[in-house]
Amino acid sequence: MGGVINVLSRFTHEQDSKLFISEMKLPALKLIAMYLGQSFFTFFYISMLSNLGEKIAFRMKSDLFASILKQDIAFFDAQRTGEIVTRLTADIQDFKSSFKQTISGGLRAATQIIGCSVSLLMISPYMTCISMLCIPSVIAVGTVFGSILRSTSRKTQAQVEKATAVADEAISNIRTVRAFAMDDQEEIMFVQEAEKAKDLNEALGFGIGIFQAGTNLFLNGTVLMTLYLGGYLLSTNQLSAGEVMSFLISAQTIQRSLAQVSLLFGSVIKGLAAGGRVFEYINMTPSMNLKGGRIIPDKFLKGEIVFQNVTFAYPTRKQQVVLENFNLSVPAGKTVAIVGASGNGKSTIVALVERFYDVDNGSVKIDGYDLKTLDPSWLRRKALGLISQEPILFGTTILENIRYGKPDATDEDVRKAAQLANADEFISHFPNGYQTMVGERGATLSGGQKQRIAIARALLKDPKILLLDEATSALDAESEKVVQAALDNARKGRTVIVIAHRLSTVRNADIILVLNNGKIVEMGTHEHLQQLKGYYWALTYQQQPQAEGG
Ligand SMILES: Nc1ncnc2c1ncn2[C@@H]1O[C@H](COP(=O)(O)OP(=O)(O)OP(=O)(O)O)[C@@H](O)[C@H]1O
Repeated sequence: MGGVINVLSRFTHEQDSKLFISEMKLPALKLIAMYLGQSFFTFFYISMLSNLGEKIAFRMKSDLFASILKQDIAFFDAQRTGEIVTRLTADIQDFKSSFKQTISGGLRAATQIIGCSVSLLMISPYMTCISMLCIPSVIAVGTVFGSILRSTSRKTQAQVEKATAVADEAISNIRTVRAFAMDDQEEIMFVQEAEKAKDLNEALGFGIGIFQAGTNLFLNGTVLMTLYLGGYLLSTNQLSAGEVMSFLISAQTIQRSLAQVSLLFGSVIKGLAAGGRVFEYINMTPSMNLKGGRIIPDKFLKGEIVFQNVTFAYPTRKQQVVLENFNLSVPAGKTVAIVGASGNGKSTIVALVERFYDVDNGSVKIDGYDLKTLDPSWLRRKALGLISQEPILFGTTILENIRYGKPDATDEDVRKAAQLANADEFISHFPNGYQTMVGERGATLSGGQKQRIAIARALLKDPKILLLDEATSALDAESEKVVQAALDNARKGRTVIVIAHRLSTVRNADIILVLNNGKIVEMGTHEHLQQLKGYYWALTYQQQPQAEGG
Protein backbone atom coordinates (compact mmCIF):
# COMPACT_ATOMS: atom_id res chain seq x y z
CA MET A 1 0.00 0.00 0.00
CA GLY A 2 2.81 2.38 0.99
CA GLY A 3 4.54 1.76 -2.34
CA VAL A 4 1.43 2.65 -4.31
CA ILE A 5 0.90 5.85 -2.28
CA ASN A 6 4.55 6.88 -2.87
CA VAL A 7 4.23 6.44 -6.61
CA LEU A 8 0.87 8.25 -6.66
CA SER A 9 2.26 11.24 -4.75
CA ARG A 10 5.13 11.60 -7.21
CA PHE A 11 2.82 11.56 -10.19
CA THR A 12 0.20 14.00 -9.04
CA HIS A 13 1.66 16.78 -11.21
CA GLU A 14 3.17 14.69 -13.99
CA GLN A 15 1.15 13.82 -17.02
CA ASP A 16 3.38 11.14 -18.41
CA SER A 17 0.97 8.27 -18.13
CA LYS A 18 3.35 5.67 -19.62
CA LEU A 19 5.94 6.30 -16.99
CA PHE A 20 3.22 6.35 -14.35
CA ILE A 21 1.95 2.95 -15.41
CA SER A 22 5.41 1.37 -15.52
CA GLU A 23 6.32 2.72 -12.10
CA MET A 24 2.98 1.62 -10.62
CA LYS A 25 3.30 -1.88 -11.96
CA LEU A 26 5.44 -3.48 -9.23
CA PRO A 27 3.77 -2.08 -6.12
CA ALA A 28 0.34 -2.69 -7.61
CA LEU A 29 1.27 -6.29 -8.41
CA LYS A 30 2.54 -6.72 -4.87
CA LEU A 31 -0.69 -5.29 -3.55
CA ILE A 32 -2.79 -7.56 -5.78
CA ALA A 33 -0.74 -10.58 -4.68
CA MET A 34 -1.21 -9.58 -1.06
CA TYR A 35 -4.96 -9.14 -1.46
CA LEU A 36 -5.24 -12.42 -3.33
CA GLY A 37 -3.24 -14.13 -0.62
CA GLN A 38 -5.42 -12.58 2.05
CA SER A 39 -8.61 -13.62 0.23
CA PHE A 40 -7.26 -17.11 -0.17
CA PHE A 41 -6.39 -17.42 3.51
CA THR A 42 -9.78 -15.98 4.51
CA PHE A 43 -11.50 -18.53 2.29
CA PHE A 44 -9.24 -21.32 3.54
CA TYR A 45 -9.72 -20.41 7.17
CA ILE A 46 -13.50 -19.92 6.99
CA SER A 47 -14.15 -23.02 4.93
CA MET A 48 -11.81 -25.14 7.08
CA LEU A 49 -13.50 -23.94 10.24
CA SER A 50 -16.96 -24.46 8.84
CA ASN A 51 -15.94 -27.88 7.58
CA LEU A 52 -14.56 -28.87 10.97
CA GLY A 53 -17.60 -27.48 12.82
CA GLU A 54 -19.99 -29.37 10.56
CA LYS A 55 -17.99 -32.60 10.90
CA ILE A 56 -18.01 -32.34 14.69
CA ALA A 57 -21.74 -31.52 14.77
CA PHE A 58 -22.51 -34.41 12.40
CA ARG A 59 -20.47 -36.81 14.52
CA MET A 60 -22.16 -35.63 17.70
CA LYS A 61 -25.60 -35.90 16.09
CA SER A 62 -24.97 -39.42 14.81
CA ASP A 63 -23.47 -40.59 18.12
CA LEU A 64 -26.30 -38.99 20.07
CA PHE A 65 -29.02 -40.51 17.88
CA ALA A 66 -27.33 -43.92 18.01
CA SER A 67 -27.12 -43.66 21.80
CA ILE A 68 -30.77 -42.58 22.11
CA LEU A 69 -31.92 -45.52 19.99
CA LYS A 70 -30.03 -47.90 22.26
CA GLN A 71 -31.58 -46.68 25.50
CA ASP A 72 -33.91 -48.82 27.58
CA ILE A 73 -37.64 -48.35 27.04
CA ALA A 74 -37.70 -47.06 30.64
CA PHE A 75 -35.67 -44.06 29.45
CA PHE A 76 -38.42 -43.17 26.97
CA ASP A 77 -41.05 -43.68 29.70
CA ALA A 78 -39.30 -40.99 31.71
CA GLN A 79 -38.36 -38.47 28.97
CA ARG A 80 -40.59 -36.46 26.71
CA THR A 81 -39.92 -36.67 22.98
CA GLY A 82 -39.58 -32.90 22.63
CA GLU A 83 -36.87 -32.87 25.28
CA ILE A 84 -34.87 -35.54 23.50
CA VAL A 85 -35.28 -33.80 20.14
CA THR A 86 -34.04 -30.50 21.60
CA ARG A 87 -30.72 -32.14 22.44
CA LEU A 88 -30.46 -33.41 18.88
CA THR A 89 -31.23 -30.02 17.37
CA ALA A 90 -30.85 -26.85 19.47
CA ASP A 91 -28.09 -28.12 21.77
CA ILE A 92 -25.90 -29.39 18.95
CA GLN A 93 -26.53 -26.16 17.04
CA ASP A 94 -25.49 -24.09 20.10
CA PHE A 95 -22.39 -26.20 20.56
CA LYS A 96 -21.42 -25.83 16.89
CA SER A 97 -21.89 -22.05 16.81
CA SER A 98 -19.96 -21.66 20.03
CA PHE A 99 -17.19 -23.87 18.70
CA LYS A 100 -16.83 -21.85 15.49
CA GLN A 101 -16.93 -18.49 17.27
CA THR A 102 -14.51 -19.59 19.93
CA ILE A 103 -11.99 -20.98 17.48
CA SER A 104 -12.13 -18.06 15.05
CA GLY A 105 -12.21 -15.26 17.65
CA GLY A 106 -10.11 -17.16 20.15
CA LEU A 107 -7.32 -17.94 17.71
CA ARG A 108 -7.05 -14.34 16.59
CA ALA A 109 -7.10 -13.04 20.16
CA ALA A 110 -4.63 -15.68 21.37
CA THR A 111 -2.05 -14.91 18.64
CA GLN A 112 -2.35 -11.20 19.31
CA ILE A 113 -2.03 -11.68 23.06
CA ILE A 114 1.00 -13.97 22.75
CA GLY A 115 2.76 -11.78 20.16
CA CYS A 116 2.17 -8.56 22.05
CA SER A 117 3.09 -10.12 25.40
CA VAL A 118 6.47 -11.09 23.93
CA SER A 119 7.06 -7.54 22.73
CA LEU A 120 5.95 -6.17 26.15
CA LEU A 121 8.46 -8.44 27.85
CA MET A 122 11.18 -7.31 25.45
CA ILE A 123 10.44 -3.62 26.02
CA SER A 124 10.16 -3.70 29.81
CA PRO A 125 10.06 -6.95 31.79
CA TYR A 126 9.55 -4.93 34.96
CA MET A 127 6.42 -3.12 33.74
CA THR A 128 5.09 -6.33 32.18
CA CYS A 129 5.45 -8.26 35.43
CA ILE A 130 3.68 -5.53 37.39
CA SER A 131 0.82 -5.44 34.87
CA MET A 132 0.47 -9.21 35.15
CA LEU A 133 0.29 -9.30 38.94
CA CYS A 134 -3.48 -8.96 38.95
CA ILE A 135 -4.05 -11.73 36.38
CA PRO A 136 -4.46 -14.61 38.91
CA SER A 137 -7.25 -12.76 40.74
CA VAL A 138 -8.99 -12.11 37.40
CA ILE A 139 -8.75 -15.80 36.54
CA ALA A 140 -10.19 -16.72 39.95
CA VAL A 141 -13.13 -14.30 39.59
CA GLY A 142 -13.66 -15.46 35.99
CA THR A 143 -13.77 -19.12 37.09
CA VAL A 144 -16.32 -18.55 39.83
CA PHE A 145 -18.45 -16.34 37.59
CA GLY A 146 -18.11 -18.83 34.75
CA SER A 147 -19.41 -21.72 36.81
CA ILE A 148 -22.42 -19.67 38.00
CA LEU A 149 -23.18 -18.70 34.40
CA ARG A 150 -22.72 -22.27 33.19
CA SER A 151 -25.28 -23.51 35.67
CA THR A 152 -27.71 -20.74 34.61
CA SER A 153 -27.09 -21.71 31.01
CA ARG A 154 -27.85 -25.37 31.76
CA LYS A 155 -31.09 -24.36 33.48
CA THR A 156 -31.99 -22.15 30.53
CA GLN A 157 -31.45 -24.96 28.05
CA ALA A 158 -33.49 -27.38 30.17
CA GLN A 159 -36.30 -24.82 30.19
CA VAL A 160 -36.10 -24.36 26.41
CA GLU A 161 -36.34 -28.15 26.23
CA LYS A 162 -39.52 -28.10 28.32
CA ALA A 163 -41.13 -25.46 26.11
CA THR A 164 -40.26 -27.48 23.01
CA ALA A 165 -41.77 -30.59 24.61
CA VAL A 166 -45.07 -28.77 25.21
CA ALA A 167 -45.15 -27.59 21.59
CA ASP A 168 -44.16 -31.04 20.33
CA GLU A 169 -46.94 -32.77 22.27
CA ALA A 170 -49.55 -30.27 21.15
CA ILE A 171 -48.54 -30.50 17.49
CA SER A 172 -48.29 -34.28 17.38
CA ASN A 173 -51.64 -34.62 19.17
CA ILE A 174 -53.32 -31.80 17.29
CA ARG A 175 -56.54 -33.78 16.67
CA THR A 176 -57.05 -34.37 20.40
CA VAL A 177 -56.18 -30.76 21.16
CA ARG A 178 -58.75 -29.59 18.58
CA ALA A 179 -61.37 -32.12 19.68
CA PHE A 180 -61.22 -30.83 23.25
CA ALA A 181 -61.01 -27.18 22.11
CA MET A 182 -57.77 -26.90 24.09
CA ASP A 183 -55.99 -24.68 21.54
CA ASP A 184 -56.01 -21.67 23.88
CA GLN A 185 -54.95 -23.76 26.86
CA GLU A 186 -52.04 -25.26 24.93
CA GLU A 187 -51.02 -21.79 23.77
CA ILE A 188 -51.05 -20.56 27.39
CA MET A 189 -49.01 -23.56 28.53
CA PHE A 190 -46.46 -22.99 25.80
CA VAL A 191 -46.23 -19.25 26.46
CA GLN A 192 -45.73 -19.91 30.18
CA GLU A 193 -42.86 -22.32 29.56
CA ALA A 194 -41.36 -20.16 26.81
CA GLU A 195 -41.57 -17.13 29.11
CA LYS A 196 -39.66 -18.94 31.83
CA ALA A 197 -37.01 -19.78 29.24
CA LYS A 198 -36.95 -16.13 28.16
CA ASP A 199 -36.50 -14.98 31.79
CA LEU A 200 -33.64 -17.39 32.31
CA ASN A 201 -32.05 -16.29 29.04
CA GLU A 202 -32.36 -12.68 30.15
CA ALA A 203 -30.74 -13.53 33.49
CA LEU A 204 -27.95 -15.24 31.58
CA GLY A 205 -27.50 -12.18 29.35
CA PHE A 206 -27.46 -9.98 32.47
CA GLY A 207 -24.72 -12.14 34.05
CA ILE A 208 -22.66 -12.16 30.86
CA GLY A 209 -23.10 -8.36 30.63
CA ILE A 210 -21.82 -7.88 34.17
CA PHE A 211 -18.86 -10.11 33.46
CA GLN A 212 -17.97 -8.23 30.28
CA ALA A 213 -18.40 -4.82 31.93
CA GLY A 214 -16.15 -5.94 34.80
CA THR A 215 -13.55 -7.26 32.39
CA ASN A 216 -13.54 -4.02 30.41
CA LEU A 217 -13.22 -1.96 33.56
CA PHE A 218 -10.28 -4.05 34.64
CA LEU A 219 -8.63 -3.82 31.23
CA ASN A 220 -9.02 -0.07 31.06
CA GLY A 221 -7.57 0.08 34.56
CA THR A 222 -4.47 -1.77 33.38
CA VAL A 223 -4.02 0.75 30.53
CA LEU A 224 -4.23 3.59 33.04
CA MET A 225 -1.72 1.83 35.23
CA THR A 226 0.60 1.33 32.27
CA LEU A 227 0.35 5.05 31.45
CA TYR A 228 1.16 5.99 35.01
CA LEU A 229 4.02 3.52 35.30
CA GLY A 230 5.32 4.38 31.81
CA GLY A 231 5.33 8.09 32.74
CA TYR A 232 7.29 7.32 35.85
CA LEU A 233 9.87 5.17 34.02
CA LEU A 234 10.16 7.88 31.30
CA SER A 235 10.76 10.62 33.88
CA THR A 236 13.43 8.54 35.58
CA ASN A 237 15.04 7.76 32.19
CA GLN A 238 14.55 4.04 32.57
CA LEU A 239 12.58 3.96 29.31
CA SER A 240 12.69 6.12 26.19
CA ALA A 241 9.57 7.87 24.87
CA GLY A 242 9.54 5.48 21.89
CA GLU A 243 9.62 2.44 24.17
CA VAL A 244 6.77 3.76 26.31
CA MET A 245 4.75 4.37 23.11
CA SER A 246 5.43 0.85 21.82
CA PHE A 247 4.56 -0.59 25.22
CA LEU A 248 1.28 1.32 25.24
CA ILE A 249 0.34 0.22 21.72
CA SER A 250 1.12 -3.43 22.51
CA ALA A 251 -0.76 -3.21 25.84
CA GLN A 252 -3.78 -1.74 24.04
CA THR A 253 -3.74 -4.49 21.44
CA ILE A 254 -3.74 -7.01 24.28
CA GLN A 255 -6.56 -5.11 25.93
CA ARG A 256 -8.65 -5.22 22.74
CA SER A 257 -7.95 -8.94 22.35
CA LEU A 258 -8.91 -9.63 25.94
CA ALA A 259 -12.11 -7.63 25.46
CA GLN A 260 -12.78 -9.85 22.45
CA VAL A 261 -12.18 -12.92 24.62
CA SER A 262 -14.62 -11.66 27.23
CA LEU A 263 -17.20 -11.21 24.47
CA LEU A 264 -16.62 -14.82 23.48
CA PHE A 265 -17.13 -15.85 27.06
CA GLY A 266 -20.94 -15.90 26.76
CA SER A 267 -20.80 -18.08 23.69
CA VAL A 268 -18.31 -20.45 25.37
CA ILE A 269 -20.62 -20.76 28.39
CA LYS A 270 -23.57 -21.66 26.17
CA GLY A 271 -21.50 -24.07 24.11
CA LEU A 272 -20.12 -25.84 27.17
CA ALA A 273 -23.55 -26.26 28.73
CA ALA A 274 -25.04 -27.48 25.43
CA GLY A 275 -22.11 -29.86 24.84
CA GLY A 276 -22.45 -31.18 28.39
CA ARG A 277 -26.11 -32.00 27.80
CA VAL A 278 -25.35 -33.75 24.52
CA PHE A 279 -22.53 -35.81 26.04
CA GLU A 280 -24.70 -36.69 29.02
CA TYR A 281 -26.95 -38.63 26.61
CA ILE A 282 -24.09 -39.93 24.45
CA ASN A 283 -22.37 -41.41 27.51
CA MET A 284 -25.48 -43.00 28.95
CA THR A 285 -25.23 -46.78 28.94
CA PRO A 286 -28.46 -48.76 28.68
CA SER A 287 -28.97 -51.60 31.15
CA MET A 288 -29.57 -54.10 28.35
CA ASN A 289 -27.84 -54.40 25.01
CA LEU A 290 -29.78 -54.48 21.77
CA LYS A 291 -27.57 -57.13 20.25
CA GLY A 292 -25.59 -60.15 21.37
CA GLY A 293 -26.55 -63.46 22.89
CA ARG A 294 -27.90 -66.84 21.87
CA ILE A 295 -29.87 -67.34 18.67
CA ILE A 296 -32.17 -70.36 18.34
CA PRO A 297 -31.90 -71.63 14.75
CA ASP A 298 -35.19 -71.52 12.82
CA LYS A 299 -35.55 -75.27 12.59
CA PHE A 300 -35.26 -75.70 16.39
CA LEU A 301 -37.44 -72.77 17.38
CA LYS A 302 -40.77 -74.02 18.69
CA GLY A 303 -42.14 -70.97 20.46
CA GLU A 304 -42.94 -72.17 23.98
CA ILE A 305 -43.16 -69.29 26.47
CA VAL A 306 -42.79 -69.74 30.22
CA PHE A 307 -42.99 -67.12 32.99
CA GLN A 308 -41.42 -68.53 36.17
CA ASN A 309 -42.05 -66.75 39.50
CA VAL A 310 -41.83 -63.39 37.79
CA THR A 311 -41.94 -60.26 39.91
CA PHE A 312 -41.91 -56.97 38.09
CA ALA A 313 -42.41 -53.27 38.71
CA TYR A 314 -41.88 -50.60 36.04
CA PRO A 315 -38.53 -48.80 36.54
CA THR A 316 -40.29 -45.42 36.62
CA ARG A 317 -42.72 -46.63 39.30
CA LYS A 318 -40.77 -49.01 41.44
CA GLN A 319 -43.18 -48.90 44.37
CA GLN A 320 -46.05 -50.41 42.33
CA VAL A 321 -45.46 -54.13 41.79
CA VAL A 322 -47.41 -55.13 38.69
CA LEU A 323 -46.62 -58.87 38.66
CA GLU A 324 -45.66 -60.82 41.77
CA ASN A 325 -44.50 -64.45 41.66
CA PHE A 326 -46.30 -64.74 38.38
CA ASN A 327 -46.29 -68.08 36.55
CA LEU A 328 -47.54 -68.74 33.06
CA SER A 329 -46.90 -71.43 30.51
CA VAL A 330 -47.85 -71.05 26.86
CA PRO A 331 -47.24 -74.31 24.97
CA ALA A 332 -45.69 -74.05 21.53
CA GLY A 333 -48.22 -73.59 18.73
CA LYS A 334 -51.11 -72.80 21.09
CA THR A 335 -53.16 -69.65 21.46
CA VAL A 336 -53.46 -68.26 24.95
CA ALA A 337 -55.83 -65.40 25.61
CA ILE A 338 -55.35 -63.15 28.61
CA VAL A 339 -58.36 -61.27 29.87
CA GLY A 340 -58.93 -59.15 32.94
CA ALA A 341 -60.00 -55.72 34.01
CA SER A 342 -58.02 -52.70 32.87
CA GLY A 343 -54.68 -52.05 34.58
CA ASN A 344 -54.21 -55.64 35.72
CA GLY A 345 -50.92 -56.20 33.92
CA LYS A 346 -51.96 -57.79 30.62
CA SER A 347 -49.88 -55.53 28.37
CA THR A 348 -47.05 -55.81 30.86
CA ILE A 349 -46.84 -59.53 30.06
CA VAL A 350 -46.42 -58.73 26.36
CA ALA A 351 -43.82 -56.06 27.15
CA LEU A 352 -41.83 -58.60 29.16
CA VAL A 353 -41.91 -61.18 26.35
CA GLU A 354 -40.61 -58.47 24.00
CA ARG A 355 -37.98 -57.79 26.69
CA PHE A 356 -38.78 -54.10 26.69
CA TYR A 357 -38.02 -54.43 30.41
CA ASP A 358 -36.12 -57.00 32.44
CA VAL A 359 -37.94 -58.79 35.23
CA ASP A 360 -36.90 -57.97 38.79
CA ASN A 361 -37.12 -61.57 39.93
CA GLY A 362 -37.79 -64.93 38.31
CA SER A 363 -37.43 -65.50 34.58
CA VAL A 364 -39.16 -65.44 31.23
CA LYS A 365 -38.08 -68.29 28.97
CA ILE A 366 -38.55 -69.16 25.33
CA ASP A 367 -38.05 -72.85 24.53
CA GLY A 368 -36.31 -73.20 27.90
CA TYR A 369 -33.84 -70.33 27.31
CA ASP A 370 -33.96 -67.34 29.62
CA LEU A 371 -34.74 -64.22 27.57
CA LYS A 372 -31.72 -62.53 29.16
CA THR A 373 -29.44 -65.02 27.38
CA LEU A 374 -31.08 -64.62 23.97
CA ASP A 375 -30.04 -62.05 21.37
CA PRO A 376 -32.69 -59.28 21.71
CA SER A 377 -32.20 -58.20 18.13
CA TRP A 378 -32.84 -61.75 16.82
CA LEU A 379 -35.75 -62.10 19.23
CA ARG A 380 -37.53 -59.00 17.94
CA ARG A 381 -36.52 -59.29 14.32
CA LYS A 382 -37.21 -62.96 13.85
CA ALA A 383 -38.95 -64.77 16.71
CA LEU A 384 -41.63 -62.29 17.82
CA GLY A 385 -44.34 -60.42 15.95
CA LEU A 386 -46.10 -57.72 17.93
CA ILE A 387 -49.40 -56.19 16.88
CA SER A 388 -50.72 -53.60 19.25
CA GLN A 389 -53.93 -51.67 19.65
CA GLU A 390 -52.74 -48.56 17.88
CA PRO A 391 -50.75 -49.55 14.83
CA ILE A 392 -47.96 -47.08 14.20
CA LEU A 393 -47.13 -46.52 10.56
CA PHE A 394 -44.33 -44.40 9.16
CA GLY A 395 -44.95 -41.51 6.76
CA THR A 396 -43.91 -43.41 3.65
CA THR A 397 -45.52 -45.84 1.16
CA ILE A 398 -47.59 -48.89 2.12
CA LEU A 399 -44.89 -51.05 0.52
CA GLU A 400 -42.15 -49.63 2.71
CA ASN A 401 -44.34 -49.79 5.80
CA ILE A 402 -44.88 -53.51 5.33
CA ARG A 403 -41.26 -54.08 4.33
CA TYR A 404 -40.24 -52.54 7.66
CA GLY A 405 -40.87 -56.03 9.08
CA LYS A 406 -38.12 -57.48 6.91
CA PRO A 407 -36.00 -54.97 4.97
CA ASP A 408 -34.67 -57.54 2.50
CA ALA A 409 -38.14 -58.86 1.53
CA THR A 410 -39.05 -58.79 -2.16
CA ASP A 411 -42.16 -57.01 -3.47
CA GLU A 412 -43.71 -60.44 -3.92
CA ASP A 413 -43.06 -61.36 -0.25
CA VAL A 414 -44.71 -58.08 0.76
CA ARG A 415 -47.75 -58.85 -1.37
CA LYS A 416 -48.04 -62.36 0.10
CA ALA A 417 -47.91 -60.98 3.67
CA ALA A 418 -50.56 -58.43 2.72
CA GLN A 419 -52.77 -61.21 1.33
CA LEU A 420 -52.40 -63.16 4.57
CA ALA A 421 -53.39 -60.02 6.46
CA ASN A 422 -56.50 -59.41 4.27
CA ALA A 423 -54.91 -56.17 3.13
CA ASP A 424 -54.00 -56.88 -0.49
CA GLU A 425 -57.48 -56.17 -1.77
CA PHE A 426 -57.93 -52.71 -0.33
CA ILE A 427 -54.34 -51.76 -1.17
CA SER A 428 -54.82 -52.78 -4.79
CA HIS A 429 -57.91 -50.55 -4.98
CA PHE A 430 -55.87 -47.44 -4.19
CA PRO A 431 -54.86 -45.58 -7.37
CA ASN A 432 -51.19 -45.93 -6.44
CA GLY A 433 -51.51 -49.40 -4.96
CA TYR A 434 -48.57 -50.37 -2.77
CA GLN A 435 -46.90 -47.05 -3.59
CA THR A 436 -49.65 -45.08 -1.79
CA MET A 437 -48.22 -42.68 0.77
CA VAL A 438 -49.91 -43.24 4.13
CA GLY A 439 -49.30 -39.76 5.62
CA GLU A 440 -47.76 -39.06 8.98
CA ARG A 441 -48.41 -42.01 11.31
CA GLY A 442 -50.74 -43.43 8.66
CA ALA A 443 -53.18 -40.51 8.96
CA THR A 444 -54.72 -41.13 5.52
CA LEU A 445 -55.87 -44.68 6.29
CA SER A 446 -58.77 -46.04 8.32
CA GLY A 447 -58.14 -47.80 11.64
CA GLY A 448 -58.88 -51.22 10.15
CA GLN A 449 -56.63 -50.59 7.15
CA LYS A 450 -53.76 -49.44 9.35
CA GLN A 451 -54.18 -52.50 11.54
CA ARG A 452 -54.09 -54.86 8.56
CA ILE A 453 -50.92 -53.20 7.28
CA ALA A 454 -49.43 -53.64 10.75
CA ILE A 455 -50.44 -57.31 10.68
CA ALA A 456 -48.84 -57.76 7.25
CA ARG A 457 -45.69 -56.07 8.57
CA ALA A 458 -45.55 -58.48 11.52
CA LEU A 459 -46.30 -61.52 9.35
CA LEU A 460 -43.63 -60.65 6.81
CA LYS A 461 -40.93 -61.77 9.20
CA ASP A 462 -42.83 -65.04 9.70
CA PRO A 463 -42.46 -65.02 13.48
CA LYS A 464 -42.94 -68.17 15.54
CA ILE A 465 -44.64 -66.15 18.28
CA LEU A 466 -47.39 -63.59 17.73
CA LEU A 467 -48.26 -61.09 20.45
CA LEU A 468 -51.63 -59.44 19.91
CA ASP A 469 -52.19 -56.66 22.39
CA GLU A 470 -55.79 -55.50 21.98
CA ALA A 471 -55.21 -55.65 18.24
CA THR A 472 -58.88 -55.30 17.34
CA SER A 473 -60.23 -53.30 20.24
CA ALA A 474 -60.07 -49.92 18.52
CA LEU A 475 -62.07 -51.11 15.51
CA ASP A 476 -65.77 -51.07 14.76
CA ALA A 477 -67.61 -54.38 14.41
CA GLU A 478 -67.26 -54.51 10.62
CA SER A 479 -63.49 -53.78 10.55
CA GLU A 480 -63.01 -56.07 13.51
CA LYS A 481 -64.45 -58.98 11.54
CA VAL A 482 -62.02 -58.43 8.66
CA VAL A 483 -59.04 -57.93 10.96
CA GLN A 484 -60.08 -60.90 13.10
CA ALA A 485 -60.22 -63.07 9.99
CA ALA A 486 -56.70 -61.86 9.14
CA LEU A 487 -55.51 -62.72 12.62
CA ASP A 488 -57.13 -66.16 12.51
CA ASN A 489 -55.18 -66.75 9.29
CA ALA A 490 -52.02 -65.52 10.94
CA ARG A 491 -52.35 -67.74 14.02
CA LYS A 492 -51.81 -70.95 12.11
CA GLY A 493 -48.59 -72.71 13.13
CA ARG A 494 -47.62 -70.07 15.69
CA THR A 495 -47.68 -69.57 19.43
CA VAL A 496 -50.02 -66.68 20.12
CA ILE A 497 -50.66 -64.54 23.16
CA VAL A 498 -53.87 -62.56 22.69
CA ILE A 499 -54.88 -59.76 24.98
CA ALA A 500 -58.44 -58.74 24.42
CA HIS A 501 -61.64 -57.62 26.00
CA ARG A 502 -63.94 -58.86 23.29
CA LEU A 503 -65.46 -62.27 23.66
CA SER A 504 -65.34 -62.81 19.92
CA THR A 505 -61.57 -62.44 20.00
CA VAL A 506 -60.84 -64.78 22.87
CA ARG A 507 -63.42 -67.54 22.70
CA ASN A 508 -61.45 -69.57 20.13
CA ALA A 509 -58.26 -69.53 22.18
CA ASP A 510 -56.88 -72.88 23.37
CA ILE A 511 -56.51 -71.54 26.89
CA ILE A 512 -58.00 -68.44 28.44
CA LEU A 513 -56.38 -66.88 31.52
CA VAL A 514 -58.11 -64.39 33.74
CA LEU A 515 -55.76 -61.95 35.37
CA ASN A 516 -56.64 -60.09 38.53
CA ASN A 517 -54.19 -57.83 40.34
CA GLY A 518 -51.27 -59.40 38.49
CA LYS A 519 -52.29 -62.97 39.39
CA ILE A 520 -54.02 -65.69 37.35
CA VAL A 521 -57.34 -66.33 39.03
CA GLU A 522 -59.02 -68.55 36.42
CA MET A 523 -57.76 -70.65 33.56
CA GLY A 524 -59.42 -72.93 31.00
CA THR A 525 -61.37 -73.00 27.78
CA HIS A 526 -64.24 -70.61 27.07
CA GLU A 527 -66.85 -73.28 27.86
CA HIS A 528 -65.13 -74.31 31.08
CA LEU A 529 -64.80 -70.74 32.34
CA GLN A 530 -68.40 -70.00 31.40
CA GLN A 531 -69.55 -72.85 33.60
CA LEU A 532 -67.44 -71.61 36.52
CA LYS A 533 -69.52 -68.43 36.56
CA GLY A 534 -66.60 -66.59 38.14
CA TYR A 535 -64.41 -63.69 36.96
CA TYR A 536 -64.51 -64.67 33.27
CA TRP A 537 -68.23 -65.06 33.27
CA ALA A 538 -68.62 -61.68 34.96
CA LEU A 539 -66.21 -60.02 32.54
CA THR A 540 -67.90 -61.39 29.44
CA TYR A 541 -71.48 -61.51 30.69
CA GLN A 542 -72.49 -58.21 29.11
CA GLN A 543 -71.06 -59.17 25.76
CA GLN A 544 -72.75 -62.56 25.63
CA PRO A 545 -76.09 -61.79 24.00
CA GLN A 546 -74.47 -59.97 21.08
CA ALA A 547 -71.71 -62.51 20.81
CA GLU A 548 -73.99 -65.47 20.95
CA GLY A 549 -76.37 -63.74 18.56
CA GLY A 550 -73.51 -62.90 16.15
N1 LIG B 1 -44.57 -47.68 31.14
C1 LIG B 1 -45.12 -47.77 32.37
N2 LIG B 1 -44.52 -47.17 33.42
C2 LIG B 1 -45.06 -47.26 34.65
N3 LIG B 1 -46.21 -47.91 34.94
C3 LIG B 1 -46.86 -48.51 33.93
C4 LIG B 1 -46.36 -48.46 32.58
N4 LIG B 1 -47.21 -49.14 31.79
C5 LIG B 1 -48.20 -49.59 32.58
N5 LIG B 1 -47.99 -49.21 33.86
C6 LIG B 1 -48.82 -49.55 35.03
O1 LIG B 1 -48.79 -50.96 35.21
C7 LIG B 1 -50.08 -51.46 35.53
C8 LIG B 1 -50.45 -52.56 34.52
O2 LIG B 1 -50.58 -51.95 33.27
P1 LIG B 1 -50.92 -52.77 31.94
O3 LIG B 1 -50.82 -51.84 30.79
O4 LIG B 1 -50.12 -54.00 31.90
O5 LIG B 1 -52.45 -53.15 32.21
P2 LIG B 1 -53.50 -53.83 31.25
O6 LIG B 1 -54.11 -54.95 32.02
O7 LIG B 1 -52.89 -54.17 29.95
O8 LIG B 1 -54.56 -52.66 31.09
P3 LIG B 1 -55.50 -52.31 29.82
O9 LIG B 1 -56.45 -53.44 29.65
O10 LIG B 1 -56.16 -51.07 30.26
O11 LIG B 1 -54.58 -52.12 28.65
C9 LIG B 1 -51.03 -50.29 35.51
O12 LIG B 1 -51.26 -49.89 36.84
C10 LIG B 1 -50.28 -49.21 34.77
O13 LIG B 1 -50.59 -47.94 35.28
